[in-house]
Amino acid sequence: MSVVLVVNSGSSSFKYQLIDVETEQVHASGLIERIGQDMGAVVHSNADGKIVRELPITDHTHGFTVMQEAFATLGPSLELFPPVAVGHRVVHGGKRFFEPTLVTELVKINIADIAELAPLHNPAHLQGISAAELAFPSIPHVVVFDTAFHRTLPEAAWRYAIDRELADRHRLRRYGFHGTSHKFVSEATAAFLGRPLAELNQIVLHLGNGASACAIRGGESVETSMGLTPLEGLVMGTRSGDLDPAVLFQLHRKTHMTVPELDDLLNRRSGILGLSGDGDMRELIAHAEEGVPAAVSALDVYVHRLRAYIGAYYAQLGLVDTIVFTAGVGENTPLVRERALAGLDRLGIVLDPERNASPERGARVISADDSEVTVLVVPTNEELEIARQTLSIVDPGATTAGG
Ligand SMILES: Nc1ncnc2c1ncn2[C@@H]1O[C@H](COP(=O)(O)OP(=O)(O)O)[C@@H](O)[C@H]1O
Ligand SMILES: CC(=O)OP(=O)(O)O
Ligand SMILES: [Mg+2]
Repeated sequence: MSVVLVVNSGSSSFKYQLIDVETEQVHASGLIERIGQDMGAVVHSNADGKIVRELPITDHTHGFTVMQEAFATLGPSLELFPPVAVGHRVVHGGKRFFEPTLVTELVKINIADIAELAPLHNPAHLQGISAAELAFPSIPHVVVFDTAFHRTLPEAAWRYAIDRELADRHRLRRYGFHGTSHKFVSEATAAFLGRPLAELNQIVLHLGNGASACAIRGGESVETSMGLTPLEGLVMGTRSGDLDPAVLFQLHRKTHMTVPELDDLLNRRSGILGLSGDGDMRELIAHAEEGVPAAVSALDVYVHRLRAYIGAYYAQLGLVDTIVFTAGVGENTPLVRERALAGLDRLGIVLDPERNASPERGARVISADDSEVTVLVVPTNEELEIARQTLSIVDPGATTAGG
């Protein structure tokens, strides 16, 4: 059997998918949310339908019981499709974890040790892992890290230009995130084009709520826009991305905001939300099209930063074969893609307006036939990648459709 339960847990919610890695079929997927609040909710879907239920969910352990009940109610039965392992997304692996790893007590202690570098993500993952272990005590649990794919970053890319000794003592460096997505999408792009991954120089733009760019040479990450934490780089839904660190000193001097308040400001109340009130790209574009000045400006800032990164990564790679858009915004927003690449024909980048505007789903080329750089939209599938990597260590002999 090659069925894996994939879990992506946050502090008050978790998402799950039951995936057959061999056939790439998703047997069921769902979301448990508002854990610990007065009223929680479960949404569970399979090929036959969907259930939505509201009920108080006390903690993650209770959440897994609710999930198991949803499987029992709507199906499929976990007895008929028993997962051979649970694969957990973990955002930060620090310098310790570069491979999918079997969960042990020591591994959990190490993830907790790195938690200070990913306060939004790692503590929540640990809650999810412990609860899942109670719910599925007899199968292995595996952690797959967002940082792992960026193990190949050269020192020039990962090192911050600050006091070397201080930086090394406190593990202050750029780690990079969304690696599971950048790996999946760059491999899927090579497969789609029928070209060897080893020969391609790619720029992958993962534009979701969190957003990051990655320069990939021959399948290896050589530069990426997120840093010590998933805050650096592009403008995101609620995160600022790059800014002069002196903004923080000045805010502290002027408003006496504390470190937790500044953290909240930059991670949760900035980005397109902070600029316009719209954290969701669909709403931002609707308001920009109506001419709401803050929305127009927010979209300008978003696109301006994106273009700057594309230019920078073009220069880092020297020669670019593909530019690939992925995740919620990247896959669904022709306007952002068009504005990100407009007027770059001297760099060999020419979009085909009709291909770009097409609502088609699935991997597709959106550049013109005479564009030297092939521009594509390739849907990401982090859950499938986590399931593959999980199976690869619990059953190294298993075959998978994607490699
Ligand atoms: N059809 C769509 N058109 C425009 N934007 C979309 C569409 N679907 C999703 N998005 C945008 O994608 C973003 C969420 O991306 P997603 O990859 O789902 O996020 P997450 O990082 O939470 O996984 C939101 O800004 C949302 O507005
Ligand atoms: C690392 C990160 O930013 O993840 P997400 O996009 O899921 O928030
Ligand atoms: Mg995502």
